Amino acid sequence: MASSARVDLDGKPVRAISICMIGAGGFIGSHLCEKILSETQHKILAVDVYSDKIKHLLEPDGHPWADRIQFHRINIKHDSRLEGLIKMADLTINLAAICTPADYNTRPLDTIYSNFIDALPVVKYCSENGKRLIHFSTCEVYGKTVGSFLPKDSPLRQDPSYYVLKEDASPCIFGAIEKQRWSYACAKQLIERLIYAEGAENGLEFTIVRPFNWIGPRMDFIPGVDGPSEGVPRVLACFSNNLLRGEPLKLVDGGQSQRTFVYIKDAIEAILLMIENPARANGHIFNVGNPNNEVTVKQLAEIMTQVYSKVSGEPSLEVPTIDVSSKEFYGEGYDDSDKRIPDMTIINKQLGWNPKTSLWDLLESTLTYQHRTYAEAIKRAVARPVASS
Ligand SMILES: NC(=O)c1ccc[n+]([C@@H]2O[C@H](COP(=O)([O-])OP(=O)(O)OC[C@H]3O[C@@H](n4cnc5c(N)ncnc54)[C@H](O)[C@@H]3O)[C@@H](O)[C@H]2O)c1
Ligand SMILES: O=c1ccn([C@@H]2O[C@H](COP(=O)(O)OP(=O)(O)O[C@H]3OC[C@@H](O)[C@H](O)[C@H]3O)[C@@H](O)[C@H]2O)c(=O)[nH]1
Repeated sequence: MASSARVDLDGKPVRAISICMIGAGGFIGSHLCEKILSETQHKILAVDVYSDKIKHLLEPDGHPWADRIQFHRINIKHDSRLEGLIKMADLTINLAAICTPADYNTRPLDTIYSNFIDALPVVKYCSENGKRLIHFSTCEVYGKTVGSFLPKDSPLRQDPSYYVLKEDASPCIFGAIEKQRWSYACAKQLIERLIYAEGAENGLEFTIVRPFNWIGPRMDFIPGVDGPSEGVPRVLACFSNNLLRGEPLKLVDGGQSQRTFVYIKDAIEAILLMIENPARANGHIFNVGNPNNEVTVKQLAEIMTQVYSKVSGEPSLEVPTIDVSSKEFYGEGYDDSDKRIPDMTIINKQLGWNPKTSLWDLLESTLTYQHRTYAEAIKRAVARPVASS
């Protein structure tokens, strides 16, 4: 229930504000809108080119929050209405981006434009109009770990100072320019530097968020059902698609890269704390992830296979995974982050936030959702006779 008497971390009442949320129709945006509408009195000016993932929130009647969300179908690349919306709001949250690795090396120009050039006017309008900005960056700005350059058998690889990623200390380590995978990370790094500089030189009130593999319902799309058949979403949706279709999960270059996964609902709690505690969040860059949920991609595939069998009641394949080269899967110019463990000192100190959900539990609720949402549609698609040519 929406509470009218919310207090911040210092016990002061939280005033209801108006938020311009750009990219509100995406995976993170949809969860953030749900949380804000159901638990606070804040208003949302939701900006996106798509609204499918928030259409349940936009129905005119039947919701107590119907007058607190307005959807604006705007492409921020070229729409003069953007500045007006930012001026009307107290806070802007920018989530809009191309953010699927399959695009970074195959559409590097679109990736760089989306993550840097298209974000520039948002920063400028916030700075010029004295508006607060929460900007979504990425854990990919850290690139590869220092430890990955040590010999494979070096004992220093076990030393956390060689791999734990700290906002105010770790370097950003990317591959060569021909490894176009890094187009995204590099564009995100430059927009972070620009926002930081606007803060330092012009007094912009900003918070930068570096998400570490947030996953949950509504992430990306299932190819051939609610996205293009040939599309390659992020790993949760790729593996979900394989499981739903009863195909082996594809391990890129053997699935040896490591990731830490955090449940979307835990991560959204951190963003609400940032929204409602500006004095503690302004001027900071925050890692938002779950250092306790680290696995290799191969282990992720194994756990997802077990969990899916439990929630669907279907037996697992005898050979649940197959190896595929990155060149075959993503094409020329792919490269990878080896390991991503977020240091949690700053977010703990400023906002007292900690993730709660284990990897098994978050996969159980997410794969239950995937099965409920897609299993029938996939069965129908598979049963459909192929059109004769
Ligand atoms: N999900 C994660 O784990 C993760 C990790 C690191 C960083 N991020 C960052 O968080 C943000 C949101 O990610 P997400 O997972 O929700 O992705 P998403 O693709 O689901 O959401 C992005 C939304 O932005 C919209 N958008 C893109 N370009 C636009 C434009 N020109 N005009 C209007 N709308 C536009 C898209 O339509 C989409 O709805 C991105 O900036 C991403 O880089 C996410
Ligand atoms: O089917 C698949 C898909 C992916 N993978 C691997 O799984 C790992 C994770 O892949 P994801 O698609 O989730 O994307 P990554 O973790 O590499 O990057 C993501 O990180 C943070 C955000 O900024 C972006 O959402 C995205 O860039 C990679 O090592 C990838 O090669 C597979 O082995 N098989």
